[in-house]
Amino acid sequence: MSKILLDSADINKAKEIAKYYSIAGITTNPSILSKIDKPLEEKLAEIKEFAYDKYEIHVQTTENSAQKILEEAKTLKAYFGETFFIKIPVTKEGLEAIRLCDKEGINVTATAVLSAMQALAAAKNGASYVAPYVNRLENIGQDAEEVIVEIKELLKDYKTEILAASFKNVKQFKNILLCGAEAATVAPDVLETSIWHPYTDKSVIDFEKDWERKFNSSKVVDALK
Ligand SMILES: O=C(CO)[C@@H](O)[C@H](O)[C@H](O)[C@H](O)COP(=O)(O)O
Repeated sequence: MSKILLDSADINKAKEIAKYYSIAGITTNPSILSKIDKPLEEKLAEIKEFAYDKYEIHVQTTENSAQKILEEAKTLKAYFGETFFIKIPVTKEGLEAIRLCDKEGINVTATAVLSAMQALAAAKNGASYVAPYVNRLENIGQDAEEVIVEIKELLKDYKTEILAASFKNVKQFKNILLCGAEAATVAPDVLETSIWHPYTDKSVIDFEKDWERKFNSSKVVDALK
């Protein structure tokens, strides 16, 4: 079963989408949070109010050293609760932090993953998810689908799942899920586009026209009254 998350801090949009699409959570990163139009504490409270105990909440560390990442992760987990995941980039310090956080029972998403070997290192240290960056891989001429298949193979004996990230279009989104990623996080516009089809819209309009021509404004249940 594919888990789909929203890669966004736009909580109004998330609420709107969650009404019709079964999302598993939300992910943010420092670049996403740098674009918010309100104080950070308000945004964090908004995320918490929306997602607490209901959706996964993935927030990236803003620290660089393993000990500081662990302290930050503890504080964020105390705030966001059990569905919180600390996102930690796969660097040497990050890998050490992943191990420390896992030992403390803090869920980790190893992020900024650009190779299968990085994913393996994160899995060995206890990451719950690894987040390969699909579009960024393609931007530098790499085959993102191949990387996902490699990660899948290397991680087959680990509890770690693939949470693919960095999508710019629906083709990437669909193909990465077909390659076996257990989860994907996408921006609202990519998610919305993924369920849109012009011929569906045209079909609905045609049905309405045919009905109206024959039955005017009456509804199908009116025939049962
Ligand atoms: O890493 C995760 C989830 O773990 C995402 O939030 C991730 O940071 C973002 O998808 C990417 O940074 C966005 O990449 P891009 O669209 O800027 O290429």
